[in-house]
Amino acid sequence: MNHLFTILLFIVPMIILLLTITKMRRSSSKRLPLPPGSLGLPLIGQSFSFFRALKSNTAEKWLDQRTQKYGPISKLTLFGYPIVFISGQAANKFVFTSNNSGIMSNQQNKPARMILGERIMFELVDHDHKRVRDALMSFLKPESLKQYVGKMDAEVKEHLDMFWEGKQQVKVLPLMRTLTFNIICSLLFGFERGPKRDECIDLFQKMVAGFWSVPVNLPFTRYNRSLRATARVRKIVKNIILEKKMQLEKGASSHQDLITCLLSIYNDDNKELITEEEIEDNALLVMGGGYETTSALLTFIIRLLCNNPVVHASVLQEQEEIAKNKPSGESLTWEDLAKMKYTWRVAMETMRLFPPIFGGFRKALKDIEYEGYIIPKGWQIFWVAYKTHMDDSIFLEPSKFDPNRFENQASIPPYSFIPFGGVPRICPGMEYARIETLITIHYLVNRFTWKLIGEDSFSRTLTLEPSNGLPIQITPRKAL
Ligand code: HEM
Repeated sequence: MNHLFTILLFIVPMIILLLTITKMRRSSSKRLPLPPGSLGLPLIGQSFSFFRALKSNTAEKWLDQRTQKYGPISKLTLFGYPIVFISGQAANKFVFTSNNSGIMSNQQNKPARMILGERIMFELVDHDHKRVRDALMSFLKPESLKQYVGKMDAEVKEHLDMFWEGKQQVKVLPLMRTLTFNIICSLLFGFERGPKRDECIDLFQKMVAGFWSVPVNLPFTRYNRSLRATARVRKIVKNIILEKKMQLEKGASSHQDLITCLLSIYNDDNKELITEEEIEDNALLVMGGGYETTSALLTFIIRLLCNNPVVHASVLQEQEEIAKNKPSGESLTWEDLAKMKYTWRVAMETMRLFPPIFGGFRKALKDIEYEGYIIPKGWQIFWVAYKTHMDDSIFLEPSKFDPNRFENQASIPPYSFIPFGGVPRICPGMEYARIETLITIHYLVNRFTWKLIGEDSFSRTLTLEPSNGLPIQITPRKAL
């Protein structure tokens, strides 16, 4: 009895103390204000004005004006959601690492979710996210991608023979989109050239156009067109999965492409690690993720090489040296790619100045306290890449195109160079994008010289779009 009395004497006051502290914490977070700024009209808010800024390539200026007016954290409404805009190195770290602590999710807007499905990696959290990501990485990790360098090399050479050779003028962006789409089809889906693949590119472009559309499903809306195209793309992907499954059952290798690789991964209980529905949704995500981003990067490298003859000369020197030491017609190898250090610095500097993805959104899963403000549960958090990319305390003379600043990458503080996002959701296609970019630039600079013709402006939609697709005049150098 005495014993019980002693326990109660200690435990009851402890419980009361803990409850009081929790209540104080809750009420103090309730007292925290919302970030400054106006939410504008319900649902619409500042969407039109921001969209106009993206289209006219003044989104950075638009956001800088907000920061000058309200400070480094402010609230607004974009695309139907209340949003908190935060930026800077600490904000990037907060956004990227919060995914792991269960306070933010990567949930996409309604159109993207309806098009890509509920089982894409963006939507998944914790264990499920890791499971699907690990499965995808088993194909996208460098040790695995190594064996596909020859296949990518063949696609690039075939593309240049078909669409560049014998031409005097080309439009870069549409061609780079065709190239990146064909490489995705071949490497990731084992979907070889032919009329079925050509039909797919048109459907796919309609599907992607719906990602940032207004979700009004009426005939002739962009969203409706996208949903209809998605249904047909899904049918094609389903058939590919079925075909690959049958091939595997007949003993085919599991190293043919991403789909066969995903179908062949089993967990410790000998069950498939990732379901067929998950493969289907994530195949669409990878198609979307790997298409506009890499084609925008390649287009902007071509544009910047035009405007910077000294950098172009250094890239050419590096690539000529590699070509010189190879028998004519032989494919590039993994070892050749390792020698393309300067060319990759050019790509990184291009992404610093022109990140293919402007930024992204996270969703608050609970009320979040940040820098003295409250970000309410359900609101979106908006991060952007340009803010640290153009910070002169991190990158000296930030407007200058200077690939050499990436010579010593260790000097760049973490969470400040973020074209691929940040850990743990950092882009899993990084290495794939690196290989594709290096191979393409190798053949382009060795086979052609080019100069810009027409207007040199661009706008932003989902990624970057030079006006009129970036028309250039090309002259052949020599056949490799
Ligand atoms: C220059 C090319 C590319 C750029 C700039 C880029 C950029 C990005 C960015 C900014 C994110 C969001 C990261 C975050 O929210 O923290 C992302 C995610 C993702 N990217 Fe890429 N990407 C590129 C190429 C690719 C390629 C080639 C693929 C596939 C082969 C790919 C597949 C994905 C996937 C699946 C995700 C979702 C990751 C997750 O939620 O865990 N990307 N990418």
